[in-house]
Amino acid sequence: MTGDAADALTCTGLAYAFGATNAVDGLDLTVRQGEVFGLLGPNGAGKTTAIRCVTTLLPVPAGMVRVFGHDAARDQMAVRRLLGYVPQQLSADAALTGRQNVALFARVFDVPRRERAERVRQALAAVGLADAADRLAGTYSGGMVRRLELAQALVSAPRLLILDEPTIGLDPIARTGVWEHINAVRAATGMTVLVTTHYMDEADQYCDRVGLMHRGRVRALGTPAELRQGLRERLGADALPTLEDVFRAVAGSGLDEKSGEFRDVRSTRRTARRVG
Ligand SMILES: Nc1ncnc2c1ncn2[C@@H]1O[C@H](COP(=O)(O)OP(=O)(O)OP(=O)(O)O)[C@@H](O)[C@H]1O
Repeated sequence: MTGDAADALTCTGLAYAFGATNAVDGLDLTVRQGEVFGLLGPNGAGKTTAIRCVTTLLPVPAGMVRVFGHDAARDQMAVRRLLGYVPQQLSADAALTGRQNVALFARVFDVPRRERAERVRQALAAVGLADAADRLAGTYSGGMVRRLELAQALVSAPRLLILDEPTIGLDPIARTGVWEHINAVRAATGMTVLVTTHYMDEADQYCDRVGLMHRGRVRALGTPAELRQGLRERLGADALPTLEDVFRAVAGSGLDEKSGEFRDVRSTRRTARRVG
């Protein structure tokens, strides 16, 4: 094992292309142990592709990815054992109860048989689904489905939890609920959380540090306050820039209308469709 195992994740010069499209184009990124890190960017910035390389669902054709020091290209199984992953696509089965859904993940992730029932119970309780555990997931609201998926990822006690757009398509109250549970779990376990989002306001409120990703690369990195302050110093003391202003300043004219839409209407789809 090489690399800095003190960091949860290090990407160095990561690149991934779909044909002529350089989806990830020299990504440098470090996520420290125990932090909630937000990878921000508009549609098409390359967030999901980068996450898929980190989770070993895609290969690492160029550059380096290390998870707690393990090389994702060479030691896939070690990396997978350390990760919990909630993809954008629905992973809950509408025809099973919440408890059955989480139990399925406990089996797949080899949670010892004797511990399974208790670990499933704990995971459901951690996301506020104890009372709804024995209802069919098909009867859950969008926010409950998202929290169920969080429980599925938590049952294997990952050291790095990766969430791809965890609040997309949810109403503001459900979004707050998801974030509160993410933070409660982080506080209780000390696990590291990497989250992608294009809701800049959420990242500002809930992430310790953020990386602003545009056209395959992180263009600015820091705490939300540092990034806002940096732009404020450029604009003048009277300015009160938001994280979205910072992003626009960083992306500049490269942020065209097609790729610059932060709020993705089409994405309201998935939660409703998957378990509807
Ligand atoms: N399977 C694929 N085949 C071809 N091109 C792809 C594929 N997946 C992604 N791309 C392209 O790669 C680029 C990065 O896409 P990616 O999904 O990683 O971005 P993103 O930041 O996650 O955006 P979104 O929030 O819309 O998912 C985009 O130009 C996209 O069209």
